[in-house]
Amino acid sequence: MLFHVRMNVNLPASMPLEEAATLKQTEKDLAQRLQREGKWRHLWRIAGQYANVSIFDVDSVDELHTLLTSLPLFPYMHIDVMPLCRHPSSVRDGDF
Ligand SMILES: O=C(O)C[C@H]1C=CC(=O)O1
Repeated sequence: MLFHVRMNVNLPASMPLEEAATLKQTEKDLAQRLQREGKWRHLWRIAGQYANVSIFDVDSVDELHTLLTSLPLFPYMHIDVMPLCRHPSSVRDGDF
């Protein structure tokens, strides 16, 4: 199942820089592991924003929820999820 996910990150200004740096590194390590595993298929920065657009390929809504809520930055993100299905006019075979 494919999901379009938008994540807007909003770290509190009061967060110590070192704590923020550790959180970002832990997030990066997990994000890269999930990409290598094929779960996090696309990760794009939205230009000019501390936000991303991602495509997740997971087995269920529950798996997506578990994955998103396990992200170290989850407490500081606003997340919007859109489930995707195949467009009848698409020329792709579903593997993108
Ligand atoms: O930077 C972000 O967009 C938030 C988050 C998503 C991947 C990652 O490494 O951090």
